[in-house]
Amino acid sequence: MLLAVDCGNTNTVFSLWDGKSFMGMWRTATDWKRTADQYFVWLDTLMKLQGIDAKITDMIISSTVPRVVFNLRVLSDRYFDTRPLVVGKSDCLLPVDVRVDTGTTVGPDRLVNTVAGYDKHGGDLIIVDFGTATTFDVVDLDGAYVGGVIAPGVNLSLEALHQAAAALPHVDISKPQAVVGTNTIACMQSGVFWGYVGLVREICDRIRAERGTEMKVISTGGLAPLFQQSADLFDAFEEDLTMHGLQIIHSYNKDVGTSE
Ligand SMILES: Nc1ncnc2c1ncn2[C@@H]1O[C@H](COP(=O)(O)OP(=O)(O)O)[C@@H](O)[C@H]1O
Ligand SMILES: CC(C)(COP(=O)(O)O)[C@@H](O)C(=O)NCCC(=O)O
Ligand SMILES: [K+]
Repeated sequence: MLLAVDCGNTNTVFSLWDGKSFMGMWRTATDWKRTADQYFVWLDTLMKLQGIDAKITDMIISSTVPRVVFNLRVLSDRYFDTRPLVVGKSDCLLPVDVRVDTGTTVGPDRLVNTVAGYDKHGGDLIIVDFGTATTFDVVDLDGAYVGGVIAPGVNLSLEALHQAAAALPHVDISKPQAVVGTNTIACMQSGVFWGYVGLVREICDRIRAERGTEMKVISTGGLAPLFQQSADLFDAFEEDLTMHGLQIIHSYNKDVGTSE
């Protein structure tokens, strides 16, 4: 079985692939100090609670937080006796091209989203990931990652208002009833929610115009459901896009390995 790990700046998600489907998804706050032993005890408990008798033989990791990878590698080595594939490292091959400026790196989550999006929807895609940051990944007709956009995340924007202005409270995002807020919280939610709707629409329109072609827009990430219900921004919502991409990349590397 494959253990797939998607580590974002806020949450780290683990999932188990049995060769046919994912058998559960477990989420923990990202913390680079968490040790391999802590991961294992936590994961083992959750899997047992679900009655899963896991025989983990393989592991793949995508991490936007480089520091976290060390302890995840120890987990893989110590408890599963396997060397993990780490997306973004040179020994982890991708089934798609990456066409960006030479010498630059791309967030591994964006590469994984690209692979998964292309597999599910074909080329000419914009993938919008509402994570800690809100990223737009542009996928070419042949599935290549050709760049994108990075905007501040939804919660980050609300948090920035709270941090910088003495009279603005901590607020959780939700879709406001009206655009004109009649209290501070409603005003802040309106600014961020409707501001984001505008941001997504404008950026997608400009990407289409710049590329001169129609493009399907796919949403994913922790806060995507909030925007999915609200506007005609997206052609599809994919809850588990990153996990799907990790599984494809793992299987691609296995196939290449055995054909050599
Ligand atoms: N179900 C949810 N409801 C509300 N907020 C959520 C939910 N899931 C995630 N979030 C928030 O959405 C943001 C992005 O989440 P996530 O996609 O897990 O981020 P990342 O991949 O960057 O770690 C975080 O600020 C997180 O607190
Ligand atoms: C843009 C990101 C911070 C998004 O990460 P996330 O919100 O999923 O934690 C991450 O993809 C990253 O660190 N990227 C490196 C720069 C780049 O992709 O060009
Ligand atoms: K992410």
